[in-house]
Formats: sequence, C-alpha cells, structure tokens
Amino acid sequence: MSTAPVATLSATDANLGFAEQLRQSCWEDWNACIQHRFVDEIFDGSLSDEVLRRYLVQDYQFINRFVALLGAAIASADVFAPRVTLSQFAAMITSDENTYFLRSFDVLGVPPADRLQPALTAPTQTFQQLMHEAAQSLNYANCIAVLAVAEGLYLDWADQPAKKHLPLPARFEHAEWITLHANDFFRSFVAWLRAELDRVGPTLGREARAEATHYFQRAVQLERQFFDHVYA
Ligand SMILES: Cc1ncc(C[n+]2csc(CCO)c2C)c(N)n1
Repeated sequence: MSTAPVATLSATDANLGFAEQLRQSCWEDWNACIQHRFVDEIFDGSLSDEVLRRYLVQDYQFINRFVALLGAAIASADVFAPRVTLSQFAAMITSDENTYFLRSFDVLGVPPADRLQPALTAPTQTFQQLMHEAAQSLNYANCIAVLAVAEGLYLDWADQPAKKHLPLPARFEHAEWITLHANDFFRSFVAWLRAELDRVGPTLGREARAEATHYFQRAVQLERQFFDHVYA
C-alpha cells in the first residue's frame, strides 16, 4: 500500500477543469459583472443614452487589440485545429460586428472624432495594454485566458437563466448588444475556448499556470472596472 501524499489540490479543484477553476478564482468580480446595473438596464431598456454612448465609444476601441490577440493565439497554438477555429472567429468579428457600432453611433449622434479617436479612459487603456501584453507573450495559455474572459463573461451576462424569460428590449441598440452575445455561434465559441483552457491547463508547469491565472484575473477585474466606469 502506498503512503505517498495523494493530492495537493482540494477535492473541489481536482474535479474542476482549468476554465472553471479560473472562473471560480474570481467569482466575486465575475458575478459583479453579470449582475451589473448596466446589464439590468440594457435588458429592461432603461439604459440612458449617455451611459450607452460612453460605453460604446470606449468599447469600439477594443477591437484592434482584440484581433491582434486572436492573431497571437493563432500563432502560438500548439496544433493546427485551434488555429482554424480561431481564424474562423476572427473572420466573423471583422465582418459582421462592426455595423452594430456604426448604426448605434448614428442613432446616438456620435461624431467621427469620438468614433475613431476618443480620449481613452483608464480601464480602456489598461485593458488594451493587457491584451497587448498577452499577445506579446506569444504564449497560447495566456492568450486563451484573456480571450476566455472577454468572451466568456459576455456570454454569461447576455445568456443568463435569470434573463431568459424576458422579452428583448425595444431599441436595437439594446437588443442587438444582447443577441450578439447570446446566440448559438457565440455559445459554441465560448464552450470551445473553455475546452481549450481545460485541454492546455494540465500541460502547464506551476509558473506557466500561475501566469495564465494572473492574466485571467486581471482581465476579470478590468471587465468590472469597465462596467463601473461608464456610470462614474
Ligand atoms: C469590455 C468588453 N469586454 C468584452 C467584450 C466582448 N467582446 C470583445 S471583442 C469580442 C468579439 C466580438 O464579439 C467580444 C465578444 C466587449 N465587447 N467589451
């Protein structure tokens, strides 16, 4: 009979994949996001134009670094299959999603300067920097960790059981921001990202795992700050 120590992980951790361990490690910030006032107000259509405008103007400044991060994930993936999935997603978001922002900017009367070169707020700058840092690391786990937050947290607020029974809000600026993140394509992409974290997590050494975890946690904190700051 062996007397060797069996495990250093708690029973709970041992039963969870890496993706779920990461999410649970930031449970408080994660929940603060998906239960945010912004989420409640976009679902019931009461979101003020001023708040939505601040949000969308800053959010539009994400896509550039986000696509670069996808590129870094494609470059650093260990095998061919994830490169294909990530490339297909990159193709989708660089074609379809742009029109939502432009149509909303038209309705909200956002002038060209605020669409193209707005003054960046601190959470936007820090998020851009985090995406840049993850991309520059050319480390697949780091890249996927940040992508899994940017996508997974958006799926979790837009697709949550508590909101499922609600009719969509009347205005497209509200309704489409929900449906862009609550649809089968997006659901399956997020499930794939989480499965990738579960696949690569166990291959990481202690330091690499801690590094990917730190990227994930910083991204979740920034998501929360981003929601908060459009009301400040
Ligand atoms: C602060 C912030 N965090 C995450 C997302 C979600 N998101 C960013 S890029 C992208 C891919 C295209 O849909 C998605 C889903 C966001 N919009 N804003």
